[in-house]
Order: sequence, then structure tokens, then C-alpha cells
Amino acid sequence: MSNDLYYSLVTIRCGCSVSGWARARWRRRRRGARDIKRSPTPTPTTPTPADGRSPIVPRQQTARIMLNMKLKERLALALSAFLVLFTLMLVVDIQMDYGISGHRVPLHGRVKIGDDVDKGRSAYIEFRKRFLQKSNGSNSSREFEQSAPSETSGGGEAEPRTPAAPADRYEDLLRILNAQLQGRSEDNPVIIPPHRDLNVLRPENPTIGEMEDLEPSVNASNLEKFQLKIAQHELYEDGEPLIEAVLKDMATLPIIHAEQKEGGTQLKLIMDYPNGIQALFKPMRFARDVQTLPNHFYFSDYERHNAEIAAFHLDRILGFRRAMPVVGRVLNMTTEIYDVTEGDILRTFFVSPANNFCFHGKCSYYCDTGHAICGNPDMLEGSFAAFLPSSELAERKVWRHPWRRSYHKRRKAQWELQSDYCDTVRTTPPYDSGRRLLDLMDMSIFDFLTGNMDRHHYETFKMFGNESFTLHLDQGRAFGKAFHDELSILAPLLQCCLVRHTTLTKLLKYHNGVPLSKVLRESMKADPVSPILWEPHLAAVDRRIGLILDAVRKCVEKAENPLQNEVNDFV
Ligand SMILES: Nc1ncnc2c1ncn2[C@@H]1O[C@H](COP(=O)(O)OP(=O)(O)OP(=O)(O)O)[C@@H](O)[C@H]1O
Ligand SMILES: [Mn+2]
Repeated sequence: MSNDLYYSLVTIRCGCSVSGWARARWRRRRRGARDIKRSPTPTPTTPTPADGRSPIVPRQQTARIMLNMKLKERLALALSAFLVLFTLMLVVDIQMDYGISGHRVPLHGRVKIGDDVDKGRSAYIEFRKRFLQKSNGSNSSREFEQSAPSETSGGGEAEPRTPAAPADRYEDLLRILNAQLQGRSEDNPVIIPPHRDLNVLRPENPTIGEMEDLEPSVNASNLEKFQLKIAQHELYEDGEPLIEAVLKDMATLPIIHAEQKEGGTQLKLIMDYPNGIQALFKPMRFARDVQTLPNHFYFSDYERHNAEIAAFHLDRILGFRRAMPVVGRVLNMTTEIYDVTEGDILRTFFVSPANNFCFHGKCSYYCDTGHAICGNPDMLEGSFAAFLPSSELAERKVWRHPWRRSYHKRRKAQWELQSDYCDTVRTTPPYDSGRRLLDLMDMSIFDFLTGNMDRHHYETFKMFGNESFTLHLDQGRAFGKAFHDELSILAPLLQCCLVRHTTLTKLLKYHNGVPLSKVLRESMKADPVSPILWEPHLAAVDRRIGLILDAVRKCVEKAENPLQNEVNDFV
């Protein structure tokens, strides 16, 4: 059969046409095959090398040499061959570890967005580079990046680790703090002493109840009492007994109504309890050890219910008291959500192939069948945040965070491009006086410890004016990466070189004494869905304190030595 005939048969049979290029190739192949068939079958002869010598001769010689070798010599030869191979394996292994094999992206390497466009202009990137370079031997890893057991899962509970005794006690910083307590070093431009801090001075500190001339009624709920006690400078007092009462109420009282909260990007429910108590519910989406997906930006990351719980405890431990109380609870989705809700959300409930009860609600991120929230089979864990006072009682003002990220996958924010960005902020009300800028420094420290990059806005209570604390709301995207410390969250502190004496004191206390992780772990033990945090996140908190202290030290050095600054300025 000629090639052409065969080709047309194939075309007819499969009903498809082959392109001219493919046809030519096919012909070549066929011809090649024919040629091979035509060529005479080679007789099996031993190939003779060009010099005419038989190859059997050297092989025989080698064998004879081997035989003549003593056992000791043979062993030595084998050992050296093994050593060479072992060294080779080691080199390959190290290359894989550091991701320098040329073809691989480092396992936890971060993609620098827009570097090509901003080369040399991006003040923040420049800062970070210099900051990293300036690290001294003992503490050289400023931007800590460590291999995780796995990017998405740690593979079970890790053992609690007690960090080794700190090598650096930051005596230099302790000396400044001590001096300030004795009335010296008061004009330190970096560390703001208590007598210059309105959060400590608090010339006035009225509560919402006092401002509105309201007293809780006899049968007022704990939450109502709590709300009326919210003050100008803090949500609640140190040791406030109502906290435990509010947490207990949210964790145990019957849920009589559930409703999806409008606004925000991810699903949240407003839960109603008897006596007018309300809580903001965020559902559990995945296990504690599931980390932010490597290709997820901060703005498309899932919210974590346990991050809300942990952040409340951390905020309280650090003495900020700017986050509403949050508690964990396991719900029966049928009786505590489905049966007590109405409207469109009902139509999003379904039973999954695994026979679990699921729903997805309606929102702009992850509210579809593919990202449903599923019970086991209908028990669902979530976080319950005590509800803020209604806007009728205490209206809030929403502020754009000056160090807000771009929320765009390629664009940069102003603070990333402008080297003197803090100078602009410092001279703009309400950051030019009072406590506000210091509050943002605290928030930056708080967010750096939890790894929260999602601080686009913040809120204050209108009635207290500008001299009031900034609320720590929405920590849903915190605690996503246990093995990565995101230095850019510290940008406000790094660019302004400003920190409260009181905040620094707390950080040093935990760094030099009982570790923060230990205190946090203990505090969270009381929660009904404890353990709240995966152990590597707790280890990260201790590690990050060290990085903050390093940053403050650099700022102090920079302020003390302005001449050296000229050369070594890192912003
Ligand atoms: N404890 C609370 N009580 C009442 N309202 C709250 C509470 N916490 C937050 N809110 C309000 O709900 C809004 C949305 O909450 P939150 O920011 O946690 O949701 P989100 O889905 O993460 O929003 P976004 O996607 O915009 O970050 C907040 O801006 C705040 O005004
Ligand atoms: Mn959010």
C-alpha cells in the first residue's frame, strides 16, 4: 500500500485531517521504517575498534589487576568511591534545602511584586534590605523564614516548646526605660515616656454610660453592663470581672436567632441570645495547623475563627485592652443556625457528599458551594465576639489606616514608595498630636505578633473625639503563617521610630521573663475550644518579640547617633 493511499485511508477512517506538516513527518517516518526493513540484517560480529585491538584485552587486564589487588586495597578503593558519592549527595541536598538548584523557587520564598518597576525607588523595600544587612552576628536573621513541616499542614499537634533563655536581654533598652522612670531620658525621641503618653496620663476617662448618662438597668445583661463601661482610653479595665461573665454568656446561653451580617467580605453571622445579647460569629473553616496558601494574598486569605480568639487574649495580655472579648463554641448547625434563621441564607444549606450539613451564605469571598462551611456532621465550631454597642448608643468613626496596603496584586501603597512617609503622617491631624500615632505603633506591634496584614481601616468611638483608643477589630486574617515573620507589618514603627514606654516595657518583660507564648497558652486554656493556636504560632510570637526589640534598638541607635546616620540611615 502506498503512503498516500494509506494516508487517505487513515483520514477517511478517523474522519479527521492531518496538517501538511504532520503529513510530511508521518511520511518521513514511514520511509525511515521501510529503509530499515530493506537494509540487510547485520551479522552479529564483535565491533572492532579503530586501532584494531580487541576490547576484551583491557577488560581482561582490569580484571587481572583487581584480582591481584589485596583485599585491603579493594576495601580502600570502595570506601573512597563511597565517600565521593556521599559528598555529592550532601551537596545536592543542601542545594535543595536553600532552593538554589537553579530551577526551583525556594520553598518559602516570597515573590517581590513590582520590584522591576520600582527598582531603587521603593523606600520600604530599600529599608528592609538595609535593615537586614545591618543585623549583627548574634541575631542575623531579621526576616525569619523557616521551613515548615508542610506548607499547609503541620501534621498533628506539635509538642509545646519552651524557648531557650534569651541571649540578648536588651540591657540598652532597659537602661532607657529605667532612666525614664527616674525622670531622665524624658525627651527620648523614640521611646515615649509615661508622662508624655495620654494613654497613661488620662486626664479624663469617661465611660459610654457616663457620656450618655445611662446606668445599666437591674436586669441588664453582662454585655450591656460591659458596653456602658467602655471608656475613652480602653474597652475595659485591667482585671474587669465582666469579661469572664460576657465570655461565659456567649459560650453557654441559648442562641435564639442567627442572621448573616451585611458588609465585610467573608461570611459572618450575628447571633442573638436572650436578654438582647448579641455576638459576631465567624465559622471555623479548617484545622488549626492549616496555613495561608502560598499563593494567597493577604486580601484573599480565608478568615480564621481561632485567630479572633487568640488575638483577643493577646491584646489583653499586652495590656492594650482594645479588642472585644471573643470565645469559641461548638454549635449544632441544625438547631442553632438553620432552625433560628430565615431569608436567603436558608437556600444555601445542603448536605455534602460526605453526609455533612453545610451552608455558604451570601458574601463576596468564598460564599459558594466550593467553599461551603460544613459541620461534622452538623456540629460546627466558631468564634463569638462580644457585640460592640449599637450605633444609637455609641457611633463609631471609621478611619483609613495610613499604612493601609494596596489591596491590589501589582500596585504598591504610598508608604512603600515614599521614604519620608512618616513625616507626612506625623504632620497630619489626628496623628500630629495626642495618642493616635502611638496607638498605630501599638497596632503595628500587635499585628506583627499575630501576622495580620489586613489592617485597612480602624475604628474609634465618635463620642470620645480624637483622644481615644483605636479599636482592635477584625483579626480574622491573623495567625496564617507560623514560619514567616512579615516585617512590612512593622512598617509604621520602622518608619516613624516611635514606641510607647509602656508597650516596650511589656515586650521586654516577656522577652526576659516568662515567655509571651506561655502566658498566652495559659490564658487560652480557659476557652471551650482550646487549644486555640497551633504550637508553631506560639513559638512565632516569642520570636517576633525579639524582632520588634531589634527594630526599637536600631531606632534608638539611629536617634543617638545622627552623624553615623548620614552614612547608615536605613530609611
Ligand atoms: N464585635 C463586633 N460587634 C459589632 N460589630 C463588629 C464587631 N466586630 C466587627 N464589627 C463590624 O463589622 C464589620 C466587619 O467585621 P470584620 O472586619 O471582622 O469582617 P470582615 O469580613 O473581615 O471585613 P473585611 O473583609 O472588610 O475585613 C467591621 O468593620 C465592624 O464595623
Ligand atoms: Mn477582615
